[in-house]
Amino acid sequence: MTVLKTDKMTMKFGGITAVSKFDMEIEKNEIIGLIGPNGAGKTTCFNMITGVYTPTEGKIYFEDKNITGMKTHEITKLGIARTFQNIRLFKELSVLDNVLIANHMRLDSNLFSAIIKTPDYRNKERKILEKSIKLIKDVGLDDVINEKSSSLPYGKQRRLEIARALATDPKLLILDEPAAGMNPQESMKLMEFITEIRDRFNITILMIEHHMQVVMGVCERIYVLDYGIMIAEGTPTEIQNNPKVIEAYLGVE
Ligand SMILES: Nc1ncnc2c1ncn2[C@@H]1O[C@H](COP(=O)(O)OP(=O)(O)OP(=O)(O)O)[C@@H](O)[C@H]1O
Repeated sequence: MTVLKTDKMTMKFGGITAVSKFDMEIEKNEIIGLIGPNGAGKTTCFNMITGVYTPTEGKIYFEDKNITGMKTHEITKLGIARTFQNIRLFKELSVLDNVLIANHMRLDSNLFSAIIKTPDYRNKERKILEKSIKLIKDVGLDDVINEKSSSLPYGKQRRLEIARALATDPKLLILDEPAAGMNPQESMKLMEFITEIRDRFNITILMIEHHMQVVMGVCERIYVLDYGIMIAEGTPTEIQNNPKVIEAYLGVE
């Protein structure tokens, strides 16, 4: 089953074409990498898929539904969640509170029931607490559940960010440079972790990553962008041996 499909997805900023007629198709449960030199258009793709930008041309389909131009919160509700290149946590709050807040965004209640704390509201709150604790266990942060998020090592902060994204019950999880700032040991653990959450949550994963060992180690297929144009698509081995890819990377070094 196709989870995400882009059809000639294009984004122009004035005279700059950041992404040009990009066709991508992702099947359920795949782990897909999106790579390319700096400024290649990767983040712009994520911003179009998650509704931050409306493509200037082309279409985006999520589970066969045309989501082109839909608002970010509508897209989240349909089942696409993302993390960001720069970690966005509530730094002063605990691990648990960070996940609780992400879960609360899904709490479907009105102001009246929240103020009065009706039995129905209390019941929903209890369920959210249970779900948050389970999620924290699932991402392996139960030993730091009450720690302030800013006190965690980088690798754990990334896990927490992923837990927050998972709180929205996504079908497609989009990760923007999950290995950024990690030491080699943390990167290795991250690779296992990404495969683990794909299996445990039965989701599909699309990630931007500059860390080649991570990309090649965890992704089943990879798309390569250069100056907004897709120059290659294939398995890690195919991509590593593709002359266009080698040239694009060597050309910027
Ligand atoms: N809001 C914007 N307004 C104008 N130009 C933009 C905007 N966002 C991105 N661009 C331009 O679009 C091009 C692609 O940028 P983008 O951030 O998508 O690349 P990237 O592949 O994610 O790069 P990096 O790996 O450095 O994060 C760049 O030339 C960038 O300057």
